[in-house]
Amino acid sequence: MAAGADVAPRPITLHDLTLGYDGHPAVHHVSGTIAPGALLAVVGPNGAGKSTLIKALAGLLKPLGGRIDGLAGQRVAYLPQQATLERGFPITVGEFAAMGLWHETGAFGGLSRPQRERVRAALAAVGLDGHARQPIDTLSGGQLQRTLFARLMLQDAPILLLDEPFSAIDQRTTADLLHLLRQWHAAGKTVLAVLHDLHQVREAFPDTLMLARELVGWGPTEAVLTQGNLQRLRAMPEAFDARAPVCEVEGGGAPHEHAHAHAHPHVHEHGGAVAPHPSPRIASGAGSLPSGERGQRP
Ligand SMILES: Nc1ncnc2c1ncn2[C@@H]1O[C@H](COP(=O)(O)OP(=O)(O)OP(=O)(O)O)[C@@H](O)[C@H]1O
Repeated sequence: MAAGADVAPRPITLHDLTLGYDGHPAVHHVSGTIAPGALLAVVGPNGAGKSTLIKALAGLLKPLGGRIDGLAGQRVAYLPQQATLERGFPITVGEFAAMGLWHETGAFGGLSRPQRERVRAALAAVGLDGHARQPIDTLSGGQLQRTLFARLMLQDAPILLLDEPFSAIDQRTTADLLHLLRQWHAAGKTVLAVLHDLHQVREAFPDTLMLARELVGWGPTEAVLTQGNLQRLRAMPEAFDARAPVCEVEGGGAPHEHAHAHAHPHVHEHGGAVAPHPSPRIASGAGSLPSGERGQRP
């Protein structure tokens, strides 16, 4: 992580937290503590409320009920889903990454020589050495995600929240960025990431929070990603959207585990090749969760 005020994270406690939109709850009665320095995966089917929870932790959504303790006075860096980003503005990779220093410079402040060096080092750390002057609208999805990670790194916050950081990103970029997440965790930061690839979760995340509009499990990953919990989710896809598609069961298990299957068109890059995601399905292997089509948003 870049040099800077590296403040240790403190615990964050959720007390009977209910979250939602326009008074309608989307996530019910979640309680528990995010330990300082946790590396926590947030998993669950589509529409389970994962993004909603992350947004509340980022301070972007006020609870409908209950409360979050421990956030006040802690800086949080939040990486939204890439799909929500506006990449049309004329800005270079270096300028975009440097936005991560706004907490030091203000939005209109120039960069000192040491700050310019930190931007350069952050770009090198994400594998974008030599790309500082490239306009962001010319970047591939993987390069854009690397730029976003550089910005996140420069924010140098003790708490990092990432919403689907590896969806539609090639395997090489995923491996590199996952390595960075582990480094941030090793440096003592609290890291939460919404993930769909349960294989990735088992490999890299010591703790998992499983959400299905309510808490299904929260604790050590091997104690949460159990057959029983996964079966529980499969048994209740209708909980997420009354219009959820009928799901067929695939025989033989899933070679590549995914925490949900999308009912809508979805791309996954593997080794650079972009392939459309198969149609709605529930694989029978222990690594898949039910599909629930995302409800329409007003
Ligand atoms: N801005 C919004 N306004 C109204 N409802 C919303 C909004 N954002 C999400 N919702 C609803 O809240 C519920 C939870 O959505 P959320 O995006 O948190 O789920 P998720 O688990 O992140 O899903 P996915 O895996 O598909 O991203 C869904 O029913 C969704 O339609």
